Amino acid sequence: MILKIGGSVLTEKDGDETVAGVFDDVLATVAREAPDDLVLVHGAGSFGHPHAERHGIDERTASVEGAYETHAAVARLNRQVVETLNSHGVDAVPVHPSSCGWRDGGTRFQTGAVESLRDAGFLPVVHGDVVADAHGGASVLSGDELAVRLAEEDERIGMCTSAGGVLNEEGNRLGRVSSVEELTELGDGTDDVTRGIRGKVERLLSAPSGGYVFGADEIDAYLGGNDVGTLVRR
Ligand SMILES: Nc1ncnc2c1ncn2[C@@H]1O[C@H](COP(=O)(O)OP(=O)(O)OP(=O)(O)O)[C@@H](O)[C@H]1O
Ligand SMILES: C=C(C)CCOP(=O)(O)O
Repeated sequence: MILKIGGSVLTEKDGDETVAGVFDDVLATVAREAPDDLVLVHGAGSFGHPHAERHGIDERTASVEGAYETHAAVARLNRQVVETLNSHGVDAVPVHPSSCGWRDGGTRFQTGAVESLRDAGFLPVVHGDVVADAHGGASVLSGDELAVRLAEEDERIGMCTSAGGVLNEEGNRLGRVSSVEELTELGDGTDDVTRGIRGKVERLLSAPSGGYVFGADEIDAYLGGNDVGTLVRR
């Protein structure tokens, strides 16, 4: 099972490398409810996006300048995530995509470390990161893309965000989204370098079985195998 917890949940996105007030509670829930086959992915929030934006690095634009600075910031968040999970009794281990992912026209990611850790009883904790580009420099690889790539056939994918789902123009949560065209003005924002909710929906639509978008208070239900939030599926 794949769970991606967004930076909008774990951090104050407007702050400067600040974890959110719910940080400990959310990770305590994950530690308590995690099934044996869980892979946890987290986003960058206020740890990665400000650095990436300042240096003009996104999913398509590669740059050497700022690559390490951006990676180091997300790695600081990852360390806090892993240490908090372990303080709640889980054997969590970090996996940094900068060391096992790259781009060469397409996105490549060696899944061996994640699979071996999971099989050995650890909880692998992967994150949105900066990866090398074979054409030069480094670009951003989002946690959303990683979550979809790491899922094996028919594996459940869940993405937890502060909005609690995909919302319509009135701010009400949609039960299902089957195409990007269904996104309203609200979801049209290019509010960060990985294109916010639009990027997330596009990623989930690329997964054969789709996935769920839901809120932090539904993590336990998702981990328990229930249908939660917005189902995003072609
Ligand atoms: N129509 C919409 N439905 C849901 N969320 C929306 C919509 N329009 C804008 N948003 C914003 O998009 C956010 C989700 O995208 P974003 O990429 O910022 O989240 P994230 O994955 O938690 O962050 P990160 O990229 O740091 O991991 C929501 O928290 C919400 O504020
Ligand atoms: C900005 C960086 C380094 C990673 C972005 O990953 P995301 O927060 O999952 O979109």
